[in-house]
Amino acid sequence: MTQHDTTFPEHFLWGTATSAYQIEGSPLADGAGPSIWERFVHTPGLTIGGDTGDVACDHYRRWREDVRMMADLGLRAYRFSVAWARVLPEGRGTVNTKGLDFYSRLVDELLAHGITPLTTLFHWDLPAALDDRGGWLNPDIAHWFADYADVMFKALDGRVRHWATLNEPWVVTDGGYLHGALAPGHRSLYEAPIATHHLLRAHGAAVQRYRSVGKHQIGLVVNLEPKYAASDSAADQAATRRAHAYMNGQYLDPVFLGRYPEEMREIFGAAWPEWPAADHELIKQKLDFIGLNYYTRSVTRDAPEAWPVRAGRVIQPQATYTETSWEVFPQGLTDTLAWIRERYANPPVYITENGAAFYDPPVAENGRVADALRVDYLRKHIGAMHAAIAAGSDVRGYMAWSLLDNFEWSLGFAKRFGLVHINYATQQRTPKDSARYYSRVVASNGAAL
Ligand SMILES: N#[N+]C[C@@H]1[C@@H](O)[C@H](O)[C@@H](O)[C@@H]2O[C@H]12
Repeated sequence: MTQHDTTFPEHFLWGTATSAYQIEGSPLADGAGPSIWERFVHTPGLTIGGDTGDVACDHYRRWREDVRMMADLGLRAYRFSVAWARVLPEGRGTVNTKGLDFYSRLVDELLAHGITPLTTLFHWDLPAALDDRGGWLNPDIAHWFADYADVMFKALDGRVRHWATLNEPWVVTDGGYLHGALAPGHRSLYEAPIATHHLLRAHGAAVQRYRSVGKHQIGLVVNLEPKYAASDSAADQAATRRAHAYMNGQYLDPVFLGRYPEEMREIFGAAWPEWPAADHELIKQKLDFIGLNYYTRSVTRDAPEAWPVRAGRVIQPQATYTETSWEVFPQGLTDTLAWIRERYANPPVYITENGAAFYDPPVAENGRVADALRVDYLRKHIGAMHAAIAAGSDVRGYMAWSLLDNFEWSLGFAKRFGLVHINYATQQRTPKDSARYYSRVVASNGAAL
């Protein structure tokens, strides 16, 4: 790979990503059980504008149209998640065959169009029936999750050859159990470490199960955000170490190194439990890849008021920011891939999410959506990924977030991340300029960057 060559390795997997609750709609159709997000969004005041995933992008009914659109765009891969409660309405026990059939048909349609499926087993929509039994706070969830994973492995493995256990366990814990902004909306210093640990035990149990029934690849999807100290002061340096441990090392160190970062006890104090060695053995299952979701970085300062990590983000006046107030910082992707390469012995990585919400212009009369900021974001981040590959990172694919504008959790439909515009009143899909640009990048395997 020469210095100015921007083509990517042969068979590099170019695609897009979505998640079940954010695009499917029909959350209770065909025998599906409710998830914690079904409950959360129907609790007044918890999502902007009272938005819900009741309809979302209506993908549960328009999935054939959406697969055809992916094929028309020349996409080669598609990362989607399975709604656990569609397949197991009670989270465990009796399988809902209609729910399982939806995903089986989706995979067959993808394969028929030459699109490789990458399947995430848990993307935040925990079955409500399991939350009623403690959810991620109940240690039994490790085998509940492994049993659910077993159902999916036996049904789809072979057609699906890239599995991910969890999506962004940090967000599940930080949003759902510490700060409460996401389902199930808890606010507890004591619950957060327990949820983290049980998420990782469940991940390990599912990977262990896969090794006995599966024949292909399985990994974990994490959101990593590089932390850069705002100054050389001891206080800012210490805050940056805490923030890095809390958001980045807290999930990958247990999986690859068999231990949590030492900063965790400093952050949580007496709320940080000691876990048995057997748990660490369960968590530390060998993975086939890391799924990396990269969005932004944080320039970090000491912030005693920012409980419990005591680290704050310093706004960069000259930078571009997205609609979710994230700094556009492509170099952070290169740096994060280098950190993975060096700390965890260069494991295979798929970029499982990368993208941005910008204020998009409306669909013009000629059918265009001129989302120039998103085109620029993609170009710079794909270039940053290429720089990491040139430096030796084993990156094997890139999934742009997201295929469609979709339900952005507690932010509702206010933030648009899609390469394809959704008119929520009519469900009309309109590929944006960024979709056309990405098509050219995919067709040229990166040469048209
Ligand atoms: N916010 N934001 C966009 C995107 C979210 O929509 C995904 O569901 C998550 O996996 C990850 O947080 C990233």
